[in-house]
Amino acid sequence: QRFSDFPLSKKTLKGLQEAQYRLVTEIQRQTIGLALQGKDVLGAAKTGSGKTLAFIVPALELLYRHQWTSADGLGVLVISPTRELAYQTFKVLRKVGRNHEFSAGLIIGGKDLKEESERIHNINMLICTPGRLLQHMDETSYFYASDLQMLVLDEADRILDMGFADTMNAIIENLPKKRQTLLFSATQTKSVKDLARLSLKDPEYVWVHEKAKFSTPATLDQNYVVCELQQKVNMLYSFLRNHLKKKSIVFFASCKEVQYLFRVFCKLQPGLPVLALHGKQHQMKRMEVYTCFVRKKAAVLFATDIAARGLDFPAVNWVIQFDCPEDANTYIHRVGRTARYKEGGEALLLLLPSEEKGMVEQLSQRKVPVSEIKINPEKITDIQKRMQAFLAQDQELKDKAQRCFVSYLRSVYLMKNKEVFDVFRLPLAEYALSLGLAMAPRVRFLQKVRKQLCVNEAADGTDHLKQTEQNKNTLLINEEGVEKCETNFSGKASDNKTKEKERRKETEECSASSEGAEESSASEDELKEVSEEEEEKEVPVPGRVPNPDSMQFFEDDDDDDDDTEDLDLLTVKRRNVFGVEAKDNPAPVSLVQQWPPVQKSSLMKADEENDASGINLDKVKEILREEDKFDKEEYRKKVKEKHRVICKLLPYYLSWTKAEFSDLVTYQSYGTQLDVFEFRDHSVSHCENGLDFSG
Ligand SMILES: Nc1ncnc2c1ncn2[C@@H]1O[C@H](COP(=O)(O)OP(=O)(O)OP(=O)(O)O)[C@@H](O)[C@H]1O
Repeated sequence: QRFSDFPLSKKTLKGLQEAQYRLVTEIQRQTIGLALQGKDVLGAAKTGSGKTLAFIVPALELLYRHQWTSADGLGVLVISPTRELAYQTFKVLRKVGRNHEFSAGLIIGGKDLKEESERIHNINMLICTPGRLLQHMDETSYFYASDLQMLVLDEADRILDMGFADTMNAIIENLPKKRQTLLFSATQTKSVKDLARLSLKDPEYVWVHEKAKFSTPATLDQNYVVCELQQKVNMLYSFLRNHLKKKSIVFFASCKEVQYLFRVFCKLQPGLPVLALHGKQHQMKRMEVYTCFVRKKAAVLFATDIAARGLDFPAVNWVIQFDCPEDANTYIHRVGRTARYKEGGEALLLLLPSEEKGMVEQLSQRKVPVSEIKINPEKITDIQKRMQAFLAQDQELKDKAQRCFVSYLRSVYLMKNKEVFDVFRLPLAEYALSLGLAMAPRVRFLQKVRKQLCVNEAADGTDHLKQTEQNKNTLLINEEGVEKCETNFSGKASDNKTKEKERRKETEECSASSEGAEESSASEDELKEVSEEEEEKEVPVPGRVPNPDSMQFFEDDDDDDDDTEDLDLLTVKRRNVFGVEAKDNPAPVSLVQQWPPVQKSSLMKADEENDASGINLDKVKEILREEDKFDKEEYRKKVKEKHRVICKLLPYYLSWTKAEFSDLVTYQSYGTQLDVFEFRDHSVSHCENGLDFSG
């Protein structure tokens, strides 16, 4: 079925055609018709199946049919869990809706609330993150949603996982009852159903892959390897050395692991570009990394779960889960970054022996077809000595390694599922060595927990105690910053709420990734991270280099490992994961270039800025600068006009309160900071907040 088979307006069809969208995907086929009839829809479909267009098309049509104008205010509200996803959705909306006259805005925090408030009343289609939206509902007097026609909850499962359930309830209470609601999710959880009960009326359930044998794309090849904790870094290095022409994302449990291993891998020079994406980076840096990775044909991105959901990176060949995901849903979202829209992809999960049983069971219950593969340990390159040498010369890197160590343990400790995650079964001394540390840092929270266990679980906690005893001699060096983890560990999930909070903090997905309100009051830690970011400039890695085409990342790798000479060295029993290039893909480059097959050729010719595969920051900046110039002039005129009025009203000033007067001053100063841009070429206006392109 084609988009043109639906009764769509010419303007929408033209936008779709211009963006090279012609044939509908299954979720689009099943939901667009229902949504056009005005029904509430709960849509669930696998990752990468095209859910974004499934709500953008009906949203545009709804306003078109109501002959909505800018004077009618907010007509469509789309709530996305993260800034990145909101921005990505906004890009698709701009592309497909370019022939309509509605205004569209992106409200994702990171800037002054008041600046946003001044623009919000002009917007017809608003894409936002939940916390910031609620803040506007509470504090912005111009924010009216009383005529809202459609509410879209995108990635509802992720919104709820990030702890926004209460925020969502409060938002929904503030919205008119008479509206259409579309809710999309890649996974069906109980909390998504609860949210659906609250926000949808007699919904049509569209669960595209409900009867499917598997809950992940058929084109995704999924395997897992059981390996000891101390072998994981070696394993990753060996993997990368054998996939120099591939694009991979490696998921880690915590931000500090990403930071350390990113640094150390840059030094190790595996032979392909290494990038890092995590929530402690500034928004602008995150956008740069995103764009850089999108443009690369071969690269590896080290990431936390910030990159796990919704983000549409093109042509990713491999998803490696370096650390075991929290649960099967997280697994599904992570692997969903590859094998998108009919493309193929490979996923490799590294599991510790203690994690294997519980995780594999969970995956099979969720209909995830994952098979074990064995890797010959003798064929793995040992990089421990090289890492030790780096750390011996670089105190800062050593500090990072120590933080990485503690951070990983804390992430394991804070995981809910104690059958899979057991911090006491980890070989701490060996793990420390594998990171290049001479000995394991002292981990205070583990010491406290151990003490607590001695007191509380003398009777039934013998297993844990034994394990703890084994690890006792490895808890040596002091490590700050972990005392916050309280000691009420019981070996079960009794204190889930506190741990959940801690865990969220640890993976820094929630606050750092979404909500500007929290970002504006940056903690000391965050500030430190930022300064660390600055220092990273010195490392010859892609982070801050604006033109990816001019970048060469370790292409001249001449380290003495000769493991690229024979890609078949790393032979596995069932199949050859590490030698896949030599065997499976005689022309790996063309595989990368195929994506997306229909769009590629014409997009090459088209305006690069409209490329579905990424954001051309340079071009965006240029456009924004030009438009900013124009808007500033317009605004200055307005300010002049305002002055004229003020002069007339001067006599009344004397009776003003101090607050009113300071409001006036602030208002005038906005003349130089205006951030609303009219996209005059296609009549869609853009209220850009949070992504500071001017820098
Ligand atoms: N009808 C279509 N024709 C061609 N390409 C499409 C079509 N629909 C979607 N795509 C492409 O498929 C990719 C995945 O789409 P989208 O991001 O909407 O998936 P999703 O279901 O939201 O995934 P996730 O659950 O991971 O967020 C995008 O690159 C998009 O451009």
